[in-house]
Amino acid sequence: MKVMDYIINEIRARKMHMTLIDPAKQSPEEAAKMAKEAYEAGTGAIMIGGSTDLSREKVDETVLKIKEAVPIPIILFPSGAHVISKYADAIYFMSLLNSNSPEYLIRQQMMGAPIIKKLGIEPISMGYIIIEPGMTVGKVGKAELIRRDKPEMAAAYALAAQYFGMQLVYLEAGSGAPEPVPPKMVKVVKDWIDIPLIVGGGIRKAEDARNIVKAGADIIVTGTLVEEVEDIKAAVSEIVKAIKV
Ligand SMILES: CC(C)=CCC/C(C)=C/CC/C(C)=C/CC/C(C)=C/COP(=O)(O)OP(=O)(O)O
Ligand SMILES: O=P(O)(O)OC[C@@H](O)CO
Ligand SMILES: [Mg+2]
Repeated sequence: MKVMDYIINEIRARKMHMTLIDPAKQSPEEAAKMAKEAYEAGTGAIMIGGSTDLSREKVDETVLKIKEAVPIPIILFPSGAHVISKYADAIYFMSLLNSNSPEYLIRQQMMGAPIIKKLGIEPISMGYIIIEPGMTVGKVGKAELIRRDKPEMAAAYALAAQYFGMQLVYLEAGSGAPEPVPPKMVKVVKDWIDIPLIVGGGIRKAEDARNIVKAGADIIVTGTLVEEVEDIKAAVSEIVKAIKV
């Protein structure tokens, strides 16, 4: 089954949680252990990516180890065409819609497209929109950050993504953001679009996760959480339970 079909089936039944693992931050073995605990806690897919400091070799090794450890899809969340691993099940074929640089709007995608075709990875097109504070990825991606009090601006970008025929929209506050995307903004965006909505960045508390899915997010992503907590299974379980609304 295609990964996108799996995602659509999942979100038809329930809200979904995905775990982001940055291969730069630990060994492939440790990454696999983290993925396994998150899977056992109910995460629905593993996303692989980091905004800086990544090599294809490290991504390959990490994907391979995670693949041995969990049966759920492994989806690349690429910072550029240089990290495309042939071992992944799918790749978010994303454009950073509010970037000021053609590099992240279309150039990395132009360089990545032939690689993806050759390797036979499933591309899942996604409009990626970065909201304040944006953190590292906001800077690296040269994003003109969406103000937290301008939900209509985020919604307009999201609708543009839908009209481009993109399959998903991702609202990103930035990895490790002190506050996640405001639920009010999630609601306005969801009201404007018909395609599935992913929200990530700064989600640590079960309550925040619940408020974001209640506002209309179909999928929530946590990354930093699994890097920081001692008991990954307990922490992810709490989030997964909280989004059963
Ligand atoms: C589709 C292809 C081939 C490329 C897309 C290239 C684009 C648009 C990239 C967007 C900008 C960018 C640098 C995205 C990185 C996404 C990402 C993995 C962010 C967060 O990762 P973390 O590792 O948690 O970030 P930190 O390193 O900041 O913690
Ligand atoms: O690391 P956190 O803050 O959970 O963010 C996850 C993801 O949205 C980053 O791209
Ligand atoms: Mg991070």
